[in-house]
Amino acid sequence: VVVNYEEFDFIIVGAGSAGSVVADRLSECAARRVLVIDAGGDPPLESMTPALFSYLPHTKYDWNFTSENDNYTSQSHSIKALNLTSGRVLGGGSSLNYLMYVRGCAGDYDSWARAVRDDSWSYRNILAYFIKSERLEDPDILSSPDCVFHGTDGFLGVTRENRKETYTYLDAFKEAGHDIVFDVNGRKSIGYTLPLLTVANGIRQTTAYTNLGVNKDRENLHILKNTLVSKILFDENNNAIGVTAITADNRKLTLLANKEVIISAGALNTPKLLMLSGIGPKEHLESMKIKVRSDLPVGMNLQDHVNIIVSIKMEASSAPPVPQNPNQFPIPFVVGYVAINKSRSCAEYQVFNFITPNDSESPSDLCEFNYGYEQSICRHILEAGKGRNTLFVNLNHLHPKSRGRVTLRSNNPQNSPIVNLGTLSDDRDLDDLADYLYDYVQVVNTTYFRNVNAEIVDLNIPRCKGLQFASRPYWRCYALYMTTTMFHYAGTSAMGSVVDGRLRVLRVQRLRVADNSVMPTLISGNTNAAALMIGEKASDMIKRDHPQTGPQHAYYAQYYRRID
Ligand SMILES: Cc1cc2nc3c(=O)[nH]c(=O)nc-3n(C[C@H](O)[C@H](O)[C@H](O)COP(=O)(O)OP(=O)(O)OC[C@H]3O[C@@H](n4cnc5c(N)ncnc54)[C@H](O)[C@@H]3O)c2cc1C
Repeated sequence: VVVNYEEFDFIIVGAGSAGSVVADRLSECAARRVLVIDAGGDPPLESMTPALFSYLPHTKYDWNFTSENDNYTSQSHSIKALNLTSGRVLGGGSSLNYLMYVRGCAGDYDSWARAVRDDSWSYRNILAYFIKSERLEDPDILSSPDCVFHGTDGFLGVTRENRKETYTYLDAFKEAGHDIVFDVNGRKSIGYTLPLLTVANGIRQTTAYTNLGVNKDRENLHILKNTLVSKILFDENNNAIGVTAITADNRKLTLLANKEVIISAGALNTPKLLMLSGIGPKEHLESMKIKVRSDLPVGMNLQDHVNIIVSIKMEASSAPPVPQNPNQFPIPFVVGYVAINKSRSCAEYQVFNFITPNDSESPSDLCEFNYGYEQSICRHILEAGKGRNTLFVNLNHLHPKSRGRVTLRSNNPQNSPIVNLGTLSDDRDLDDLADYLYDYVQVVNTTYFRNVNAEIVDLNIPRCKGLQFASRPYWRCYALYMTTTMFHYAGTSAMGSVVDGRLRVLRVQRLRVADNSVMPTLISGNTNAAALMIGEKASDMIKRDHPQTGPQHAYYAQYYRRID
């Protein structure tokens, strides 16, 4: 039980992907008193069961934020904006994400290192952190030369499903001119591949379990659930000394940190909390009547992988439905990482190819329930699967140039932030998407696709009528209408502009950010593994900066009692 004015060495705000790792690593030593606070509670059984991931959005485990309607992109969605699902639950994103395990490309991290002039972020130097958290259980990779890129002792079980339905597709992508890569987390990160998943023993590897649950008997690790942190507290010298929080039964708590406060609330909530605490753009904070403590571009530089869905009709089939194994990913799939510009070492687009059996409702669940596309669009996809297998395709622009912004709606911590994604605000992103879609669908000209009379599903988008179907101008029109999210928000408290290379917030002390908001730019893949790596690296830096864990100081408690 945590009591009002209780003191800890470290307070971590957010027990998500990164925050749980920080809480775990800092509490390894019994002399450090660690408190981690999350607005959510324990993940439900559906979260632990891999096949049920699509049922978690829009529940109490989701913050249920939405983006602003820009009257330009995503107009195919019923709310004319996007559902920005993110975990309000222990484990955060790792409790409800789509389970892909991918690290991105070495060049992604090398560019971070250049941005912050700190070589400790180069891939060569952060690889050890990916390896540290991983427990790879794939016998093929472990018996290959690529095993040197993987860990076997970490908390995060990683497996690969090797389903026979995928082979024909890998052959087709090879015929279309793509490399087939054995392990995209190994030597080469471009090509089509069988994905690795954060599933082990048939169970999702959420950090709620892998880092908090398994350590619940540590007496120095305190986990405060269902409690919203509303503000970071500072003393008169701009040292972060604790937080205020609101419990589920609406009690206000003041909790004190003798050494540091670490914010791991995710790329949408971290900027909100920093701004509520006076750290952010001066003009915006003043307009919200918040006293400015540090004028920094918090909330700016918001990035997300732009996702476009496509459906392709494949083999005619009237096979009866096969019962689903709840401990597996619901559909077999292959993933492509493609650079059209062959001189690039990092992929430009990523594409998930979900091999969907005839008459399956899975794509329509994702289409309507998760992404929020209009019913009419999802109906086309459902109809396409009547009597035919389909490929349900999710194509992501990995390095959009557009930037969005998170701002405060008000100075009330209970209010959601305003999220302007800025999707396609840089025109080059739309041109790129048209190129990527055009490039991807060339696979329909391969022998296998031709043999099964593969057909790209026409979604009958009124505004694209008159354009030659599947031409480049058609894909440009299609992409603009169909833009959705891959839920990979990042960059809103970026290294180099809001935090330094050691993740310390600029111009204040004892305050760090450790989550995906510190990414200066997005990586070439899904972002959970990178969040865990950031958590690992942050923990090491914090330990190094606080070599001694001395006696508790009553100073800050007294200080706050005096002014309360
Ligand atoms: C639907 C979906 C599918 C995805 N699929 C994949 C995938 O397949 N593979 C992959 O690699 N990545 C995927 N991602 C992305 C990945 O899960 C996230 O990038 C990652 O979890 C982000 O980690 P984080 O630590 O930055 O934030 P989070 O994991 O979001 O953690 C933030 C935590 O802080 C808590 N919090 C926020 N504000 C407060 C506050 N004021 N007080 C107290 N607590 C607070 C939240 O409740 C949450 O637990 C997906 C994400 C989503 C949403």
